[in-house]
Amino acid sequence: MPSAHQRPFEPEPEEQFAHSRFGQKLNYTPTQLRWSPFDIDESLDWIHSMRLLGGAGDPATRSGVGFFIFTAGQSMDPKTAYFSADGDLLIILQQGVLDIRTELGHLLVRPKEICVIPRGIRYNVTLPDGPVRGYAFELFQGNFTLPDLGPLGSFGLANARDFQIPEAAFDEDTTHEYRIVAKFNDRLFSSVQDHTPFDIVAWHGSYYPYKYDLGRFMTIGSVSYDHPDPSIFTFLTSSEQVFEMAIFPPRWLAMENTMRPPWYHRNTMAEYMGLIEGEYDGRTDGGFRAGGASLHTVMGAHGPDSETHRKASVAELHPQKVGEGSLAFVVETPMLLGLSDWAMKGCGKRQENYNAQTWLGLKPHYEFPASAKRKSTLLKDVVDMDVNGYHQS
Ligand SMILES: O=C(O)Cc1cc(O)ccc1O
Ligand SMILES: [Fe+2]
Repeated sequence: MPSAHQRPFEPEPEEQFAHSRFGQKLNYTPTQLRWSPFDIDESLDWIHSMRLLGGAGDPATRSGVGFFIFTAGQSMDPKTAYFSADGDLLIILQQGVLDIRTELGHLLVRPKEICVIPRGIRYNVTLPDGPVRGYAFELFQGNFTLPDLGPLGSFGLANARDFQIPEAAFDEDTTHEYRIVAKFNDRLFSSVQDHTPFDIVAWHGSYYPYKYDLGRFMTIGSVSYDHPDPSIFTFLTSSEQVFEMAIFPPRWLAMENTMRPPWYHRNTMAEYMGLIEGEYDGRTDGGFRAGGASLHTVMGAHGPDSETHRKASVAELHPQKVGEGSLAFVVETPMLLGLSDWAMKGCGKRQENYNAQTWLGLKPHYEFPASAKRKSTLLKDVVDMDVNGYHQS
């Protein structure tokens, strides 16, 4: 049956999704922020568990992106299907398993897999393995795409061949009554129809949901010296430069004369990080935990916590595998992210002392020799280059 065979949509009671409303007044701060793992609410299903953490833009004008956290404990009613007209949804699963039945077929999303549901595709989510938690990003503008590989050539990073798409699957009994819930301009609506939406017997084209196992990522790195920008780890980007995501999988670091953790930096992009499992090698103070998050906003200064920096400064440099048993990601957007009241307060997970605990322990690292006059470069500890361009300390 065509989807058009349905009754008019009616607004859902507002209180059911007020927490996920993008239209609420958002909060802006240049301060570095971090959240402890978000609590799982076992009473909620997929639709109602989406909490808005923050975002930029507006679905009505198709600009920007919404950042969400989901923590659900209930399968959706089997006679309900959900879709969002607001954007494409990228789901980064952190805990549990999602059995997603889409109009175009089934996707079973397991730990360390991610999934994208395009705008408008109807789906139902069941939880075969208990409660789930994760990060979701709704792109109001453009679509998620693979990055151009530039000098890498024809393959590397996330390879197109490793993305999986569903096969058509359909209900044989088509006469059930179904409730269709729509997210439309930041509000929920529902409609009733007397036939299943899962009645597609075959499909073709290029507009489909897909999933990807992050374990298949081919990680690239420096094999000489220096710490490259993590854009070399880009997993997905977006067609209109609103969103980019990189992952930090287990990898070898073998660069010479190079401190291993990230440099201290400020970024023209906001950096939002999440942790799927283990410990992120760039922040080992114990406060960045699986199921939590951090935000270093546009021009927000950050880098390793003081203890990670201290240890790395005296560590012997030899080829070293980092991130074993760990998977972190960073999402970058050039937009100024506004944060929901839930993110700032309601979730109860914001670490109020993040900044102090992480960086106020840093000490000046170089001593200015009394003999060195201000006019000259530091004579001690200076990094110089010889004629062949190799770094020497
Ligand atoms: O801030 C972060 O931890 C992410 C990050 C990692 C890295 O190796 C270099 C830059 C960067 O922003
Ligand atoms: Fe960073």
